[in-house]
Amino acid sequence: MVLMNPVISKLTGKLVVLASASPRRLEILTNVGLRFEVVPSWFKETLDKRLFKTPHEYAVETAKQKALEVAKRMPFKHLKTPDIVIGADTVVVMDGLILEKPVDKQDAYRMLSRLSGKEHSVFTGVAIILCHEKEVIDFYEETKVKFADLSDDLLWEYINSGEPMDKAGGYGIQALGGMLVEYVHGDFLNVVGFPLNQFCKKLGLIFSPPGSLTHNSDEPQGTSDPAAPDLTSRGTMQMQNVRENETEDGKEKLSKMIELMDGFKASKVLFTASKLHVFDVLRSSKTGELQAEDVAQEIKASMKGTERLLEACVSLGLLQRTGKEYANTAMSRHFLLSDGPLSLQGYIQHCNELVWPLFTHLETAVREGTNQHEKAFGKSSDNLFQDAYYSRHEVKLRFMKAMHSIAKVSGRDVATAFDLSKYKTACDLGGCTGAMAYEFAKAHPGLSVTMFDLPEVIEMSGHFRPHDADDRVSFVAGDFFKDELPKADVYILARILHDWSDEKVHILLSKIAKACNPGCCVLVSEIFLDEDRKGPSRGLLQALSMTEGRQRSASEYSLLLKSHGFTTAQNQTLAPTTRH
Ligand SMILES: Cc1cn([C@H]2C[C@H](O)[C@@H](COP(=O)(O)OP(=O)(O)OP(=O)(O)O)O2)c(=O)[nH]c1=O
Repeated sequence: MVLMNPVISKLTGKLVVLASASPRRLEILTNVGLRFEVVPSWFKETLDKRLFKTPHEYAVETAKQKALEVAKRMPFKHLKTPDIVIGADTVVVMDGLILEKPVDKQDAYRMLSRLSGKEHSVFTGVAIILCHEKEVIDFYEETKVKFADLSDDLLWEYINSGEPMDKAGGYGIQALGGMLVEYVHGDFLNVVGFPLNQFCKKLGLIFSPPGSLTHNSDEPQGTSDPAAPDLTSRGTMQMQNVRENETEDGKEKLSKMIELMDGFKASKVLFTASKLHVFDVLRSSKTGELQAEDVAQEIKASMKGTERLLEACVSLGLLQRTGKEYANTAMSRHFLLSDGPLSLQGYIQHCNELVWPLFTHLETAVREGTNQHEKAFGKSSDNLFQDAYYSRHEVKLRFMKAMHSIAKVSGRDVATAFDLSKYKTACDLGGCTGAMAYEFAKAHPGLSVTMFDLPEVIEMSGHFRPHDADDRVSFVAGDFFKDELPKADVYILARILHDWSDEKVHILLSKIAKACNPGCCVLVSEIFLDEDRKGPSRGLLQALSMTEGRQRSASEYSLLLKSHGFTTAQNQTLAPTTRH
C-alpha cells in the first residue's frame, strides 16, 4: 500500500494498539495503512459527567481511561508492552446534554427527536499513550451536524433498522443515518468516531525531531492552553508526563489489592446466582432476556436483592444488560447452565456448600494446622471421603456432581494429552462418575477403560451415565488402598494423589506397581506446583482447605513414582510415567 501520510509510516515496526471495539475506528485506521492490533478496552464509560466543565473534557478523559486500561493490562494479560495505545470516545452534545449510545429503542427515540431540526456537536476525544515514554497525548475534535425536521414515522423506521443502538446520539452518519442530516461542518470522520486528520497531525508532532515535541507549531493560536480550550479551535494538545511512573505503578498495586479484597464477594455472587438458578431462568425465558422483577419472581426472591445481584453479575461479566433486560453472556451460557455439556454448576455448588464454610475457618486452620470440618460441619473427618463426602446421600451426590463437572471440562485435554495408541486397557482409579473414563474411550478407539471407585460411588454412577454411553467403559467397585486393582496397561490418576499423604500415595503406587506389567504406564493429572512453590496460586489456595493431602511439584510427583519403578517419560503439564 502506498502511504499518503508519511507519519503513518513512522509507526512501521511499532506495536500499535487500538483500544477500541468500534468497527468504524478500525476501518478508518486500516484504510490509511496503519498496522495495529485491536484490544478493546474494559474501561466502563461511567465517569460522572457532572465533574467535567465541558463535554469535550469528558470525552477526552474517557478516551484516556480506555487507552490506559489497555496499556496497563497488556503487559500482564498479553505478556507484551505496546509502543502506542490509541483510545477514543465519541459523544453527541445537544444543548449541553451529552448523548452516548442509547440503551434501548425508546432512548434512541428520545435522542433523535431531541436532535430533529436542530444543530448539535459531535466531539471525539482521543488519547495516544506512548507506553515506553510514559506520556499521554490527548486532544479532541468538534464537528457540527444539523438534522432535518424528522417525522415520527421516519424516526421509528430508522430506529427499527437497528442502526442507532451502538452509536453515540443514536445515529450513524456513514450509513442510513446520513438521510437525517442537512449539513456537516467540520471533520466528517470525527462524527464516525475518529478525527483522522488531527490524529495524523499529532503523530507528526510526536515523531518530529527531538525538541519540537512540546512546540505546538501547527496549533492555531490560543488552542494550546488546556485550561481555556477554545471550542472553535481544532483541539488542544496536552503532553502529560505520567511522572507518575510511580503513581501509575501505585494505582496498579492498589487495584490489585482491591481485587484481592473483593475477590470473595465476586465468588459469592457467582455461587448465589448459580444456586438461585439465575442463569437457567434467563435461558428458559422466550427471548433469553428478562427484567429484574421477572427474575425476582422466578427465583422467588426480593426485587431489591435480585436487582443488586443482577447488577453485580453484569459488572463481573456473568450477565449482560440492554436497557432493563438481563441476559446470559457467552461465558455463562458456556459454563453456568446446569444442563450444559461443560457446566461447572456441580463444582460451583461444592465450592459454595463445602469449601466456603471451610474457608470461613481459615484462621483457625492456620493456627491449629488442622482441617476445619468439625467447626464447619459439626463432625470431624478423619477419612475425608468416608466421613465428609460420602456420609450423607445429598452430600455424596453434590460431591459427585462437582467431580463430574471438573472431569467434563478437563477430561478431553487429559485424555488427548498423550499418545496412548499402543495401549489396549486403562483403569481410571477413583474415577467417580466415569466422566473421565468416557472421555478416554472417546479419544482412543482401541482402549477399554475400567472405572474403579468405592462401592458407594459406583452405586450412584448410573445417574451420570451419558445417553450415548460407550460399552468399552466398565465399572468395578473397590477400595484402591485395600482391594485388588483391575489389570490394565494404563492407570489413570486424575486429581487423586493430592488428596493423600506421601505414606498413602506410596501404598497406592506400590499396589499399581504390583498390578501392572512392565511397559505399562501411570498417567497423573494434577495441578503441579512450581518447583519453588511460588505458584500457581490456584494450587496453593486449594491446599489451605486440604485434609491429609498436599500439593506437590512435578519433580515431587516424579520422585514418588520413581520409588516404585516408574520412570518419567514425559513431564509437562501432565505427567505420564512408564514402568520398566
Ligand atoms: C454520531 C456517530 C457515532 N458513531 C459511533 C462511533 C463510536 O463507535 C460510537 C460511540 O461510542 P464510543 O463509546 O465512542 O465507542 P465504542 O463503544 O463504539 O467503542 P470503544 O468504546 O470500544 O472505543 O458511535 C458512528 O458510527 N456514526 C455516527 O454518526
